[in-house]
Amino acid sequence: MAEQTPVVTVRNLSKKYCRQLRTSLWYGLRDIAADLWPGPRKPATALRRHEFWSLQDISFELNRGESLAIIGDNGAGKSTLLKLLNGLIKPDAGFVRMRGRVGALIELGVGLDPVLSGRENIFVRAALLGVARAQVLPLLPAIIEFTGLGEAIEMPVQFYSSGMVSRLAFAVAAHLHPDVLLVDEVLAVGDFDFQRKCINHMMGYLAGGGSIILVSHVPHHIQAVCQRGLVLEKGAVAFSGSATEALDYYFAHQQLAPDSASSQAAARELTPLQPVRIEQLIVTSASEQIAPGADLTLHLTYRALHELEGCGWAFFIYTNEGAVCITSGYFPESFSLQAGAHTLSCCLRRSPLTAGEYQLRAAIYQRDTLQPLALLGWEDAPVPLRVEAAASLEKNVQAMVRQLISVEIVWNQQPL
Ligand SMILES: Nc1ncnc2c1ncn2[C@@H]1O[C@H](COP(=O)(O)OP(=O)(O)OP(=O)(O)O)[C@@H](O)[C@H]1O
Repeated sequence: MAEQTPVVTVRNLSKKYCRQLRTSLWYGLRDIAADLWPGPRKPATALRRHEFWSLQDISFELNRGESLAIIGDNGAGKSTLLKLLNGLIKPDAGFVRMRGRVGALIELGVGLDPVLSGRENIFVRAALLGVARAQVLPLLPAIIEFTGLGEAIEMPVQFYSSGMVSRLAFAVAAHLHPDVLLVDEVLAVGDFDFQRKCINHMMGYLAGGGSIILVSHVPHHIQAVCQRGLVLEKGAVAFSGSATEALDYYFAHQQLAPDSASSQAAARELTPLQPVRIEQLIVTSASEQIAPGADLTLHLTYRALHELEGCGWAFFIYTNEGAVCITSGYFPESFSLQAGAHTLSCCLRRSPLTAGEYQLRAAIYQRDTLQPLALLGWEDAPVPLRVEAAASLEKNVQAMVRQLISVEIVWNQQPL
């Protein structure tokens, strides 16, 4: 079988920046002069005073139909990488080769004319992607429909919120069918409904042979869209593997800054956009040590800003190696989350878990869309669960046999 030609090839890509504006302007002038009068000069890979590597020695390839997540802390170099891929900035070393048309959703406001309406700016954005007005005209109704902006499409974009700009930009890029789509945190400013629409669209686009490079801090967006993940640390590749492995690597290596307590507290404030959070998940059994075959009760405590109808919740039990052992969800029509703090519980009668170490994750979802409203164990550490070996071999064997039959689960909700 013939080998696929990658749509994106990145080799030893490096980009340096200067911390001081005046020095950087001076270096710029010297570089222009050196280009005009060639002679001995420092190699581009050497750092001058006040310079640092924003991105260093990055190599990867992406084939048609593949999707890659770029994961990393603030300042790790993710946006720099996307700008290099899109040709907005030039590398200091290495190269990027892109095949086909590139659709980029980065620096969304850039290139929009603030006094023109959303409708007129559709043509502006399409032009930035290299698509002529005549080609856009037949797609206009579908693009406007996808934005969901209604009458606001006739309003000047200077009055748009960041979410509205993101809707406009995504709708245009989505309908022009680029070969590679570069997406930088666009979904973070859209509401849940629009995020779901974008995720669905990206999944369809991948299935149709498109390729995506997605920068996101949202684990379930990454897991929904991306097959592969690249973790950047201080401009260098720290990990490359499947998207799930990359997320696990990233969260396992994330260091909380000493002053992060206040920012965590702020992040934990409930807002209309994030009206519920999972406070804790604990597992109990009749005895202190959890034995194979014991009845287990999972207690999930949540806090909600107001009553939330149309929800459900689910738990996931994995081995430490990441294999799913038990997962189940509770999504009855009548179920709703109550305002304030409450505990949901779920009893696993005669648990089929054999002796060993496990990890628990939980999620509260919107029932119809399965859009996660709150997660525990993805962005933060999963809850560890240890099942001790039973005293007798016979009980261990009984537990192993039970793994083959379905486990009985009883669900419940109580106020705290
Ligand atoms: N034009 C510039 N001049 C100087 N430094 C820059 C410039 N652009 C980016 N940097 C620096 O390069 C580093 C990487 O920035 P980049 O924006 O790529 O990070 P990021 O991973 O996208 O971060 P975030 O998650 O906050 O968006 C940072 O230290 C940033 O300050």
